Amino acid sequence: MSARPSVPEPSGRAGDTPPRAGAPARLSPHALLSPAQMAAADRAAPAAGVSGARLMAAAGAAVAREIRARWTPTPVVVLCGPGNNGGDGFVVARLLRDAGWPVRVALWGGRDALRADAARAADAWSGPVEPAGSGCLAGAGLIVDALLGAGLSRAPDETLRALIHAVNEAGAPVCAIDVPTGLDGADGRCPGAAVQADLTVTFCRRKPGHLLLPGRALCGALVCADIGMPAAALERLVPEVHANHPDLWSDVFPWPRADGHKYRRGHALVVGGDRMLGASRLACLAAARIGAGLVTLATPPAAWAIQAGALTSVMVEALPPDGALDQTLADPRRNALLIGPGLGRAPGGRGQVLALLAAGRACVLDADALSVFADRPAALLDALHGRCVLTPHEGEFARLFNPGPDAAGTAGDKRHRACAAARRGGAVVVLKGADTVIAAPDGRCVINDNAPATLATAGSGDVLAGGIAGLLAAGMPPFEAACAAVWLHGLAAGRLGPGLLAEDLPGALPGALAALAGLTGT
Ligand SMILES: NC(=O)C1=CN([C@@H]2O[C@H](COP(=O)(O)OP(=O)(O)OC[C@H]3O[C@@H](n4cnc5c(N)ncnc54)[C@H](OP(=O)(O)O)[C@@H]3O)[C@@H](O)[C@H]2O)[C@@H](O)CC1
Ligand SMILES: [K+]
Repeated sequence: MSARPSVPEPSGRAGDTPPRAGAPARLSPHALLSPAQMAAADRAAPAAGVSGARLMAAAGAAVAREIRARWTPTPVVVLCGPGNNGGDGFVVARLLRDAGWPVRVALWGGRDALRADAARAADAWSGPVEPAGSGCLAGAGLIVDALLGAGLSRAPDETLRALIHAVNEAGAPVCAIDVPTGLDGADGRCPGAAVQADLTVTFCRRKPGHLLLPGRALCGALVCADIGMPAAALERLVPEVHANHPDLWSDVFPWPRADGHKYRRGHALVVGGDRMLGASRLACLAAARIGAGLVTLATPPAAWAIQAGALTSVMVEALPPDGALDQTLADPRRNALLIGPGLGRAPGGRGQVLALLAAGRACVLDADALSVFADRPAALLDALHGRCVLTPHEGEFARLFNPGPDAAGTAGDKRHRACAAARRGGAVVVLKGADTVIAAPDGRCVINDNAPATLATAGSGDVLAGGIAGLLAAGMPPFEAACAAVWLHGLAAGRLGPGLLAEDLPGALPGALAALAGLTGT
């Protein structure tokens, strides 16, 4: 077998071309469509001049092409289900056999259940069709999962679960068509059991379930193939969520201007605590590296000497013993505020958070700045305003948004929980994780997919919070600043590779910024 699939590569390219006069607007390549939206596009395609059969032929051809690009000929078992996903499987089987691969087809369900395009694709397969069961996988060098597509209508029943387990235990690589069977393309969840794929080939646009965990991990490498879906079939779709990409925010990225001045690039104020001093330093360095013109760390007097000795370009000032912030906030040029990294749970923390919020400036709340409100979330949520960004991980999120039966973020998948929380707080919510979701109170939502596993390390959240504060200081709007900082954070980590420590990240930001500049032609 040749090299295994490795790099996820959505087919969408950066930079949409503007539509010609009279032509339908082009849906962003970063739009994530729900299975229901994709099905609507499917239904609309014939009226726009592209038949379902043509789409199925293109889908099957794309899957066969991706398989042949990754594996050398090997005995293939194509598992086909009762719908159009199964129809795609029959097309793949025919194309691989025509290319000289040994191919067997196993059908889950009766031949009579196949309808329309899927039935015609099955008719075009002239080889034998076995019943799908664990026995049919013997000798497979590659399994093609064409059992179910993205619109999982219910949890797999016992027989399907047994088949899924057999696929996962067969020891052969798996190429899933559209989604690994059992994964819900809408939300990345798998109620029951799901195929673990090495490669997933989806069509037209990705779905949220391809990016959200556990779905992302089940897909293996992800390819989104262009199958010639007509733009007119997509024009009525309003995507609710996008994959994070500079196309979404590069137009407001605050690159330093030739006629610039450090105060024009903003002044980030980080309020630190007297424990975990490194956390606030990481945040300060990230804020400075990502674009703030000045950064000040306001610190309890006991920590001043240590912090001042450890920082050079970042200014360090001592707060009064009671932690009052009026003096440090007196300078209105301190236009972006951050509190949380290294704050600790000391009693004065709540008052400091509320004082920063009362200043009405752009403000990032992270870590303990959120947790100190665990017993009275409403006191925080009611004080938030539209220029706030909250950066909870799942634990901090649960403490704020899940404390009671009428809580904002209790139910649903990660995307819906983040969106509900952003609406409740009237602020941007960055719900962190390997599949970070960024949600705005106006309903915009982005899922990030460039974070390597190495980012799960102490201090990386402090760097992210500082990065967002730095971009806010430099003038970026809150939602875009959050998306950009999350993306740069992931890129910087990816460039560092294994062995990453959080203290490496601020130093890796210039390289990530240079890559961003190259990508956006800045
Ligand atoms: N979009 C595009 O651009 C293109 C899409 N194409 C392809 O079409 C695929 C979507 O096709 P599709 O709508 O027929 O869905 P698919 O999953 O094959 O079958 C549905 C059947 O499964 C059943 N079923 C569901 N859950 C079940 C469960 N848990 N356990 C048991 N059964 C379950 C469900 O049963 P029901 O709920 O109706 O009882 C129904 O009978 C898509 O994934 C892609 O591969 C390309 O061909 C062309 C371009
Ligand atoms: K599938």
